[in-house]
Amino acid sequence: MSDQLLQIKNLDLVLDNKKILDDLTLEVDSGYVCALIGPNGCGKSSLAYTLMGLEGYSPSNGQVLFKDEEITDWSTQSRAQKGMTLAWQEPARFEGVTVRKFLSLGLEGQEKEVTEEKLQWALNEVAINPRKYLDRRVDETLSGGERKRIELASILLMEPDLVILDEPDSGVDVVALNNISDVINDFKEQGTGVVLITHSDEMLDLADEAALICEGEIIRRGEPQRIADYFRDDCLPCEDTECLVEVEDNGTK
Ligand SMILES: Nc1ncnc2c1ncn2[C@@H]1O[C@H](COP(=O)(O)OP(=O)(O)OP(=O)(O)O)[C@@H](O)[C@H]1O
Repeated sequence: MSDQLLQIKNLDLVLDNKKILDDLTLEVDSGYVCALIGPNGCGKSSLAYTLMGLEGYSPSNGQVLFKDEEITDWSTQSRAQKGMTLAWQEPARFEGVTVRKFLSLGLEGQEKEVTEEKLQWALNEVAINPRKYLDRRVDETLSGGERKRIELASILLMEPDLVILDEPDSGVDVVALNNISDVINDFKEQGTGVVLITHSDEMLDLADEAALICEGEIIRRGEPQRIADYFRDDCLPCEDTECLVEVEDNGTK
């Protein structure tokens, strides 16, 4: 038995004959926030999709263990039932259902009671006024930022064991950004493990650890601001593969 909630072991992913994830190993504990940072196209979202078992994202090598069970070949639905959730960079629209129904849908099959009080609490956490929004429809009349925040409220209510947040701060305003920080702290308090994909320093401050990904490989892990400084000062502008070679030569990988 391991006390790690999520264990990713030597994961390789190939898409269109291109190696997207390369021998990637990472662990995430309950109530722990692990930030994934790195340049555009380095493989962060692909890792999220692979962890969730989305179609087309089957690793060619390696293992994913969740709550001590190997789930590498499991369907997305089975992973979700076991307590793993992904909040998308571009959240899905459940066209037509009310926000109230949308929030309750995420709890179907769970024993948790959906009280009016809880629905209101979750919306308030993401700075959405329940009085104005609970009976609105989830459709194109909601802005991208509103949809994103409502989706986060829905995940908060689910109390998953692990949540993967793919750029939760993108497209939201400054006020909502503070609320998203609060939501991440709520997840921590619930004991939810968080994989946080981000480009933002504010979000990074909430993380217990950061992993820097380059070309599908984790090249550094450690204290978030230290890893962010390394990324900013030593990686950018990227000198292509030379930096990787240097890191490996120094034995500091
Ligand atoms: N289905 C696919 N087929 C082929 N290549 C893909 C596919 N999906 C993603 N890629 C490529 O995989 C690489 C990693 O993409 P990914 O979206 O995971 O990067 P990212 O780190 O999340 O980037 P960003 O910071 O821009 O969101 C990119 O080079 C992308 O073009």
